[in-house]
Amino acid sequence: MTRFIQADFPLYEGTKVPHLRISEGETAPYVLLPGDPGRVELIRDLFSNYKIISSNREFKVGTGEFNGNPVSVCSTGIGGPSTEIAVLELLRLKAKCLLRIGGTAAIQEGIDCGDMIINTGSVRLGGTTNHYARPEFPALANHYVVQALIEACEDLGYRYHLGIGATTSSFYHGQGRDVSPYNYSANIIEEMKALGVLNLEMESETLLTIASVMGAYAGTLLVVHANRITNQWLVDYEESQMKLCKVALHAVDKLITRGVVS
Ligand SMILES: O=P(O)(O)O[C@H]1O[C@H](CO)[C@@H](O)[C@H]1O
Ligand SMILES: O=c1cc[nH]c(=O)[nH]1
Repeated sequence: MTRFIQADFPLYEGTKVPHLRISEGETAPYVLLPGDPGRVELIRDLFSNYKIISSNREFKVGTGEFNGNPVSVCSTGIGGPSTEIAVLELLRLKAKCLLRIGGTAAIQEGIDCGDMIINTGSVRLGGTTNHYARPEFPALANHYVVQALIEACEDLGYRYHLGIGATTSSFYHGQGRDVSPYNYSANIIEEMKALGVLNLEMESETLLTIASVMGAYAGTLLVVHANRITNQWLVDYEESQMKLCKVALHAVDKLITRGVVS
Protein backbone atom coordinates (compact mmCIF):
# COMPACT_ATOMS: atom_id res chain seq x y z
CA MET A 1 0.00 0.00 0.00
CA THR A 2 1.47 3.37 -0.98
CA ARG A 3 -0.08 6.21 0.99
CA PHE A 4 1.05 9.77 1.46
CA ILE A 5 -0.78 11.92 4.00
CA GLN A 6 -0.73 15.75 3.87
CA ALA A 7 1.56 17.75 1.59
CA ASP A 8 3.14 20.00 4.25
CA PHE A 9 5.22 17.16 5.69
CA PRO A 10 4.06 14.05 3.86
CA LEU A 11 4.38 10.66 5.50
CA TYR A 12 4.74 7.43 3.55
CA GLU A 13 2.66 4.46 4.69
CA GLY A 14 1.40 6.55 7.60
CA THR A 15 4.62 6.79 9.65
CA LYS A 16 7.64 6.94 7.34
CA VAL A 17 9.39 10.16 6.36
CA PRO A 18 8.91 10.46 2.61
CA HIS A 19 12.44 10.26 1.20
CA LEU A 20 14.35 8.21 3.78
CA ARG A 21 11.32 5.91 4.12
CA ILE A 22 11.88 5.12 7.80
CA SER A 23 9.86 5.66 10.97
CA GLU A 24 10.80 7.11 14.32
CA GLY A 25 12.72 4.59 16.43
CA GLU A 26 14.64 3.12 13.48
CA THR A 27 17.50 5.65 13.68
CA ALA A 28 19.77 6.64 16.54
CA PRO A 29 20.25 10.14 18.00
CA TYR A 30 23.76 10.16 16.46
CA VAL A 31 23.91 9.94 12.67
CA LEU A 32 26.90 9.91 10.32
CA LEU A 33 26.20 11.53 6.93
CA PRO A 34 28.29 10.47 3.93
CA GLY A 35 27.33 11.86 0.53
CA ASP A 36 27.98 8.53 -1.16
CA PRO A 37 25.56 5.63 -0.41
CA GLY A 38 28.53 3.29 -0.92
CA ARG A 39 30.03 4.56 2.33
CA VAL A 40 26.91 3.38 4.22
CA GLU A 41 27.99 -0.15 3.17
CA LEU A 42 31.74 0.42 3.54
CA ILE A 43 31.44 1.32 7.23
CA ARG A 44 29.65 -1.94 8.08
CA ASP A 45 32.68 -3.78 9.55
CA LEU A 46 33.26 -1.10 12.18
CA PHE A 47 29.85 -1.82 13.76
CA SER A 48 28.17 -4.70 15.55
CA ASN A 49 24.64 -5.71 14.55
CA TYR A 50 24.67 -3.35 11.55
CA LYS A 51 21.61 -3.44 9.30
CA ILE A 52 20.67 -1.47 6.21
CA ILE A 53 17.18 -0.30 7.07
CA SER A 54 16.21 1.59 3.93
CA SER A 55 17.35 2.55 0.47
CA ASN A 56 15.46 5.05 -1.67
CA ARG A 57 16.96 7.30 -4.36
CA GLU A 58 20.34 8.58 -3.06
CA PHE A 59 19.36 7.92 0.54
CA LYS A 60 20.64 4.71 2.09
CA VAL A 61 20.33 4.28 5.86
CA GLY A 62 22.03 1.80 8.19
CA THR A 63 21.91 1.43 11.97
CA GLY A 64 24.23 -0.56 14.19
CA GLU A 65 26.07 -0.46 17.51
CA PHE A 66 29.46 1.03 18.19
CA ASN A 67 30.91 0.23 21.64
CA GLY A 68 27.40 -0.82 22.69
CA ASN A 69 25.68 2.41 21.61
CA PRO A 70 23.35 2.79 18.62
CA VAL A 71 24.64 4.95 15.76
CA SER A 72 23.04 5.44 12.33
CA VAL A 73 24.54 6.24 8.94
CA CYS A 74 22.54 8.01 6.21
CA SER A 75 23.78 9.07 2.77
CA THR A 76 22.80 12.56 1.65
CA GLY A 77 23.57 12.31 -2.05
CA ILE A 78 25.49 15.14 -3.69
CA GLY A 79 24.79 18.79 -2.89
CA GLY A 80 22.50 21.01 -0.92
CA PRO A 81 18.95 20.05 -1.93
CA SER A 82 19.25 16.35 -1.14
CA THR A 83 21.26 17.12 2.02
CA GLU A 84 18.48 19.43 3.21
CA ILE A 85 16.00 16.58 2.78
CA ALA A 86 18.15 14.06 4.66
CA VAL A 87 18.86 16.46 7.53
CA LEU A 88 15.25 17.57 7.94
CA GLU A 89 13.89 14.04 7.84
CA LEU A 90 16.51 12.81 10.34
CA LEU A 91 15.66 15.65 12.69
CA ARG A 92 12.01 14.70 12.33
CA LEU A 93 13.07 11.18 13.42
CA LYS A 94 14.63 12.78 16.54
CA ALA A 95 18.28 12.80 15.48
CA LYS A 96 20.28 15.06 17.81
CA CYS A 97 23.81 15.02 16.44
CA LEU A 98 24.70 14.86 12.74
CA LEU A 99 28.25 14.39 11.54
CA ARG A 100 29.14 14.67 7.86
CA ILE A 101 31.78 12.15 6.73
CA GLY A 102 32.80 13.17 3.22
CA GLY A 103 35.48 13.62 0.63
CA THR A 104 36.90 17.00 -0.25
CA ALA A 105 39.42 18.85 -2.42
CA ALA A 106 42.14 20.77 -0.60
CA ILE A 107 43.04 24.22 -1.94
CA GLN A 108 46.13 24.92 0.16
CA GLU A 109 49.63 23.58 -0.33
CA GLY A 110 50.75 21.26 2.44
CA ILE A 111 47.47 19.37 2.67
CA ASP A 112 48.04 15.89 1.30
CA CYS A 113 45.62 13.39 -0.18
CA GLY A 114 44.48 11.10 2.63
CA ASP A 115 44.76 13.82 5.33
CA MET A 116 41.70 14.65 7.43
CA ILE A 117 40.07 18.08 7.49
CA ILE A 118 37.80 19.23 10.30
CA ASN A 119 35.83 22.25 9.17
CA THR A 120 35.04 24.74 11.91
CA GLY A 121 32.66 26.42 9.49
CA SER A 122 31.74 26.63 5.82
CA VAL A 123 31.50 29.46 3.32
CA ARG A 124 27.90 29.31 2.11
CA LEU A 125 28.32 29.14 -1.66
CA GLY A 126 25.77 26.35 -2.08
CA GLY A 127 22.53 28.30 -2.18
CA THR A 128 20.15 25.86 -0.51
CA THR A 129 20.37 27.49 2.92
CA ASN A 130 19.41 30.90 1.53
CA HIS A 131 15.92 29.51 2.15
CA TYR A 132 16.77 29.25 5.87
CA ALA A 133 18.88 32.27 6.74
CA ARG A 134 20.30 35.39 5.10
CA PRO A 135 23.73 34.95 3.46
CA GLU A 136 25.50 36.71 6.36
CA PHE A 137 24.39 33.97 8.79
CA PRO A 138 27.45 31.80 9.54
CA ALA A 139 27.53 28.06 8.92
CA LEU A 140 29.41 26.95 12.03
CA ALA A 141 30.21 23.51 13.41
CA ASN A 142 29.33 22.76 17.01
CA HIS A 143 32.27 23.35 19.34
CA TYR A 144 31.92 20.04 21.24
CA VAL A 145 31.75 18.08 17.99
CA VAL A 146 34.86 19.82 16.66
CA GLN A 147 36.73 19.11 19.90
CA ALA A 148 35.76 15.42 19.82
CA LEU A 149 36.93 15.18 16.18
CA ILE A 150 40.29 16.78 17.01
CA GLU A 151 40.84 14.34 19.87
CA ALA A 152 39.76 11.38 17.74
CA CYS A 153 42.31 12.27 15.00
CA GLU A 154 45.01 12.66 17.65
CA ASP A 155 44.15 9.39 19.41
CA LEU A 156 44.28 7.48 16.12
CA GLY A 157 47.41 9.29 14.94
CA TYR A 158 45.91 10.65 11.72
CA ARG A 159 47.17 13.93 10.26
CA TYR A 160 44.44 16.57 10.29
CA HIS A 161 43.86 20.21 9.43
CA LEU A 162 41.41 22.50 11.20
CA GLY A 163 39.72 25.47 9.57
CA ILE A 164 37.07 26.88 7.28
CA GLY A 165 35.89 25.05 4.15
CA ALA A 166 33.72 26.22 1.28
CA THR A 167 30.62 24.44 0.06
CA THR A 168 29.62 24.82 -3.59
CA SER A 169 26.53 23.64 -5.45
CA SER A 170 28.58 22.73 -8.54
CA PHE A 171 31.47 20.24 -8.86
CA TYR A 172 32.77 21.53 -12.22
CA HIS A 173 32.39 25.27 -12.81
CA GLY A 174 31.57 25.96 -9.16
CA GLN A 175 34.91 24.47 -8.09
CA GLY A 176 36.86 26.26 -10.81
CA ARG A 177 36.98 23.40 -13.34
CA ASP A 178 36.75 25.07 -16.75
CA VAL A 179 34.51 22.87 -18.86
CA SER A 180 32.79 25.41 -21.11
CA PRO A 181 33.94 28.58 -22.92
CA TYR A 182 33.10 30.93 -20.05
CA ASN A 183 33.35 29.98 -16.37
CA TYR A 184 31.60 32.49 -14.15
CA SER A 185 33.36 30.92 -11.11
CA ALA A 186 36.81 30.69 -12.73
CA ASN A 187 38.51 32.55 -9.84
CA ILE A 188 36.87 30.64 -7.00
CA ILE A 189 39.98 28.69 -5.99
CA GLU A 190 42.21 31.77 -6.10
CA GLU A 191 39.69 33.76 -4.03
CA MET A 192 39.04 31.08 -1.40
CA LYS A 193 42.72 30.16 -1.12
CA ALA A 194 43.66 33.80 -0.50
CA LEU A 195 41.05 33.94 2.27
CA GLY A 196 42.66 30.94 3.97
CA VAL A 197 39.85 28.51 3.16
CA LEU A 198 41.19 24.96 3.32
CA ASN A 199 38.94 22.97 1.00
CA LEU A 200 35.97 22.67 -1.33
CA GLU A 201 33.10 20.21 -1.06
CA MET A 202 29.35 20.20 -1.59
CA GLU A 203 27.25 19.51 1.54
CA SER A 204 28.67 20.95 4.77
CA GLU A 205 27.14 24.40 4.69
CA THR A 206 23.69 22.90 4.32
CA LEU A 207 24.17 20.58 7.28
CA LEU A 208 25.82 23.16 9.53
CA THR A 209 23.34 25.95 8.81
CA ILE A 210 20.21 23.86 9.15
CA ALA A 211 21.44 22.08 12.29
CA SER A 212 22.26 25.42 13.86
CA VAL A 213 18.87 26.92 12.99
CA MET A 214 17.06 23.81 14.23
CA GLY A 215 19.03 23.50 17.49
CA ALA A 216 20.88 20.27 16.64
CA TYR A 217 24.57 19.42 17.03
CA ALA A 218 26.58 19.07 13.84
CA GLY A 219 30.10 18.85 12.51
CA THR A 220 32.04 18.00 9.40
CA LEU A 221 34.91 15.56 9.02
CA LEU A 222 36.42 15.21 5.56
CA VAL A 223 39.14 13.16 3.97
CA VAL A 224 41.22 14.79 1.27
CA HIS A 225 40.44 13.18 -2.08
CA ALA A 226 42.26 15.77 -4.19
CA ASN A 227 44.53 18.76 -4.02
CA ARG A 228 43.53 21.37 -6.59
CA ILE A 229 46.73 23.37 -6.14
CA THR A 230 49.09 20.44 -6.75
CA ASN A 231 46.58 18.79 -9.13
CA GLN A 232 46.61 15.45 -7.28
CA TRP A 233 43.67 13.04 -7.19
CA LEU A 234 43.63 10.06 -4.82
CA VAL A 235 42.95 6.96 -6.90
CA ASP A 236 43.11 4.34 -4.15
CA TYR A 237 40.45 5.99 -2.00
CA GLU A 238 38.97 3.11 0.03
CA GLU A 239 41.61 3.01 2.78
CA SER A 240 41.24 6.77 3.35
CA GLN A 241 37.48 6.45 3.59
CA MET A 242 37.91 3.75 6.25
CA LYS A 243 40.16 6.12 8.23
CA LEU A 244 37.46 8.75 7.94
CA CYS A 245 34.80 6.37 9.28
CA LYS A 246 37.03 5.27 12.17
CA VAL A 247 37.72 8.84 13.28
CA ALA A 248 34.03 9.71 13.08
CA LEU A 249 32.93 6.75 15.20
CA HIS A 250 35.69 7.39 17.71
CA ALA A 251 34.50 11.01 18.01
CA VAL A 252 30.87 9.95 18.41
CA ASP A 253 31.93 7.55 21.15
CA LYS A 254 33.54 10.46 23.01
CA LEU A 255 30.42 12.60 22.66
CA ILE A 256 28.22 9.77 23.95
CA THR A 257 30.55 9.06 26.88
CA ARG A 258 30.63 12.74 27.80
CA GLY A 259 26.85 13.03 27.58
CA VAL A 260 27.23 16.20 25.52
CA VAL A 261 24.09 15.64 23.49
CA SER A 262 20.88 15.16 25.46
O1 LIG B 1 32.51 12.11 -0.58
P1 LIG B 1 31.15 12.70 -0.56
O2 LIG B 1 30.53 12.71 0.81
O3 LIG B 1 30.25 12.07 -1.56
O4 LIG B 1 31.32 14.25 -0.93
C1 LIG B 1 32.07 14.80 -1.98
O5 LIG B 1 32.05 14.03 -3.18
C2 LIG B 1 31.06 14.53 -4.09
C3 LIG B 1 31.70 14.99 -5.37
O6 LIG B 1 32.39 13.96 -6.00
C4 LIG B 1 30.36 15.68 -3.36
O7 LIG B 1 29.24 15.18 -2.70
C5 LIG B 1 31.44 16.13 -2.42
O8 LIG B 1 31.01 16.92 -1.35
O1 LIG C 1 37.33 17.82 -6.19
C1 LIG C 1 36.56 17.41 -5.32
C2 LIG C 1 36.80 16.20 -4.60
C3 LIG C 1 35.90 15.80 -3.66
N1 LIG C 1 34.79 16.55 -3.45
C4 LIG C 1 34.54 17.69 -4.12
O2 LIG C 1 33.50 18.35 -3.91
N2 LIG C 1 35.44 18.09 -5.03
